Amino acid sequence: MKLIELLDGIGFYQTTESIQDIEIVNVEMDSRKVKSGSLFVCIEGYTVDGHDFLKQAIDNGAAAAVICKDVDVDGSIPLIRVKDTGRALAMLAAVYYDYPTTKFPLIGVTGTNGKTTTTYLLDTIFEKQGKKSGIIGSIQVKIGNETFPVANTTPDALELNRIFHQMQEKEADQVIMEVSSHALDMGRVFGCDYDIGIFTNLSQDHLDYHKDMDDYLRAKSLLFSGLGNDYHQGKKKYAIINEDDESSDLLKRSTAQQVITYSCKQDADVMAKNIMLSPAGVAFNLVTPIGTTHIKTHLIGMFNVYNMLAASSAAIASDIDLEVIKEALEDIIGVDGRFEPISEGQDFSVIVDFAHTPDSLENVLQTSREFAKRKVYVVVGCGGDRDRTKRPLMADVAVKYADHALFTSDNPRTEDPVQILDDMTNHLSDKEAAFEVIVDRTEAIKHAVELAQKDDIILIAGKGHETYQIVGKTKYDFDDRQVAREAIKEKGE
Ligand SMILES: CC(=O)N[C@H]1[C@@H](OP(=O)(O)OP(=O)(O)OC[C@H]2O[C@@H](n3ccc(=O)[nH]c3=O)[C@H](O)[C@@H]2O)O[C@H](CO)[C@@H](O)[C@@H]1O[C@H](C)C(=O)N[C@@H](C)C(=O)N[C@H](CCC(=O)O)C(=O)O
Ligand SMILES: Nc1ncnc2c1ncn2[C@@H]1O[C@H](COP(=O)(O)OP(=O)(O)OP(=O)(O)O)[C@@H](O)[C@H]1O
Ligand SMILES: N[C@H](CCC[C@H](N)C(=O)O)C(=O)O
Ligand SMILES: [Mg+2]
Repeated sequence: MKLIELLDGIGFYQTTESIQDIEIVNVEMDSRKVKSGSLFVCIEGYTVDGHDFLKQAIDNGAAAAVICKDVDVDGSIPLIRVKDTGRALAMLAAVYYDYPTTKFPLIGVTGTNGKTTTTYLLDTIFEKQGKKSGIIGSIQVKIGNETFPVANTTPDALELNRIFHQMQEKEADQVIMEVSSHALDMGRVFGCDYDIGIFTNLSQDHLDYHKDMDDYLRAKSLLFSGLGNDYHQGKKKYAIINEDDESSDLLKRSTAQQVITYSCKQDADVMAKNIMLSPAGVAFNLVTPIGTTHIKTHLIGMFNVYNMLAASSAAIASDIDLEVIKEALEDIIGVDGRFEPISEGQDFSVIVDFAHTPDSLENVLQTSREFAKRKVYVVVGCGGDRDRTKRPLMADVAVKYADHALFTSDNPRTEDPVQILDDMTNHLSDKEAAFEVIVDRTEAIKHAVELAQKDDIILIAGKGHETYQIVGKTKYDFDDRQVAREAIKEKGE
């Protein structure tokens, strides 16, 4: 491909050399992957700066490079200067793969909690309709029944466009993806042509990255302000917004497209009425512009009613009948690692869940509390190299709702696990809170299982589907579900 054609996607750029005849074989953001004829894009990262690897990229054969600041290398290849290499990369990747997101309906889900769950609910609804979805998110990349591992909830622009291209080749009928606030802010999804944007909710998380909650919300709003206007091509675009969330007003105002609201509490386009919560699942009347139907599901908790409303709204906007939506939602047993029961025939309940924010922990603990016949135990920690300010808040929620909290490690990464636990619990020490600190997660889970008696509930929160524990920079095998099963079996022996 000609460099000049690729650069067409960027719009405004500066270069001092003639680039008319340069051929590009691929686009790379990592100097180590550059080969003869690559276009190298220098990205300022959090650990290192891609501009510092320009020399290596040139040595490896780069035909040209995209930069956003002065570099000190001899000008042996053309340098293309842009304002923001992150966003330029996203456009270059889109052009390289021939604008994949214009070739299938694209649904983006953003919000603090419920993104993964909503994408899987939608996947099931589309499957019932006989359609094959591509899914991109925290658990994996999935195309029909094929799955691939991922490093980020929303991959970098290069990887993302490669995945889109693969989904197109494998004939996915639509793509449903989680859009993290990091991705929106860093421009990983810049240029993606979303047909539907879904907002689940906003509560505290990621304040290590975002300056404050307003900045976090501003990042989320980019999904809705970025919904392009393709009416001339007969394409309809929708912003699907949780009316019951405090941020809904701002998000509704940030889009020029049609808004569909959903709510459990007030008038909205899509509503849940007569909600019945039980340990076997929630039931409600789904009230929509295309009719009303009763839905009796296996999913637990009020928060899942919201996820089902979000998914149903997007399904209706995608012209799916209510009957299909009902059948799909009633079929779903659960989502991997989300309120997942672990049963080895014991007389107490063990639930593994991915709650890793104060709000999600409160939701699942409140739900466990409502159904508990006896005591509720929680095993929980906070991730290292992540928002430190959520640590005491999560501990507060744990001791408020559980009879006994066991604070432990959850991916300490490069931080000292003991320091993370201190951050969680220092303020609790003087209060009369029932908690223990057990740094080793296996030991903490085992201890909870030993303590539990008939009809108690143990909630193991924070890691859900994860099959690892990251200590330092090493990823060790670790699965809460497996550890819990072994502990239950040991107790029974
Ligand atoms: C803070 C952050 O988001 N970091 C992301 C970022 O890493 P980084 O900034 O450390 O990159 P870097 O290693 O400094 O490299 C900078 C540039 O130099 C290049 N380089 C580097 C070395 C070299 O020898 N040559 C070279 O060219 C790199 O290829 C890169 O282009 O770019 C990487 C590649 O795209 C990401 O994987 C990485 O995500 C890390 C792993 C991460 O943990 N991110 C979290 C915070 C995140 O993004 N989370 C959200 C979801 C949150 C949620 O759902 O709640 C997500 O979407 O995953
Ligand atoms: N709508 C919701 N509101 C609040 N909490 C929720 C909601 N849905 C799920 N949860 C809780 O949040 C946890 C994470 O849910 P899910 O994985 O669907 O969210 P996510 O937004 O994809 O998270 P992440 O930011 O890690 O990708 C669940 O295990 C559950 O405890
Ligand atoms: N997407 C979230 C997942 C957090 C999961 C939790 N187990 C942790 O490691 O903090 C993040 O990267 O912040
Ligand atoms: Mg997720």
